[in-house]
Amino acid sequence: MRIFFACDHGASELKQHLMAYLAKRDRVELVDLGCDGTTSVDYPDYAATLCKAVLASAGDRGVLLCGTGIGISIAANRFAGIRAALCHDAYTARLCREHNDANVLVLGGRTTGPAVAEEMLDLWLDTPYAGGRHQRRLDKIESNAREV
Ligand SMILES: O=C(CO)[C@H](O)[C@H](O)[C@H](O)COP(=O)(O)O
Repeated sequence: MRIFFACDHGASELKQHLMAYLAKRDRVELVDLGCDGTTSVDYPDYAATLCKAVLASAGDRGVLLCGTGIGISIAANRFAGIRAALCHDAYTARLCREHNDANVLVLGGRTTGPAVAEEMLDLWLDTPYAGGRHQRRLDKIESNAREV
């Protein structure tokens, strides 16, 4: 599986931390789509680049970060087929996989510390989607998105 990473200037330090943390994991290829450093950029640009990359190949996933995670998750969820989940703790990171099949994890560089972010990343990678009743709801989300 490829895991794409992208962020704005509010979270490049946390993005680098998490990419270094995941480097020891087997069977994942990490791809950094920027940005680097603290020069101000616009998070919708990074959301768009990452979402297009995730949608281009089945099974690939993405991690998006901005200061709060809010703006970049709003931007990502405008792309049909993207299920981006802004998570703050282990519970939401586990449930966004089990119930929502989230293919993009969103974190806030100014709201989330590195240890909690590592725990959430592991849960998001290791928790399978439960399917069943949840698939009916995901199908409705996709059909709503394609209607507008
Ligand atoms: O948190 C964010 C959006 O929800 C982004 O990180 C923005 O950068 C945030 O709005 C802060 O912007 P600023 O230009 O660094 O003040």
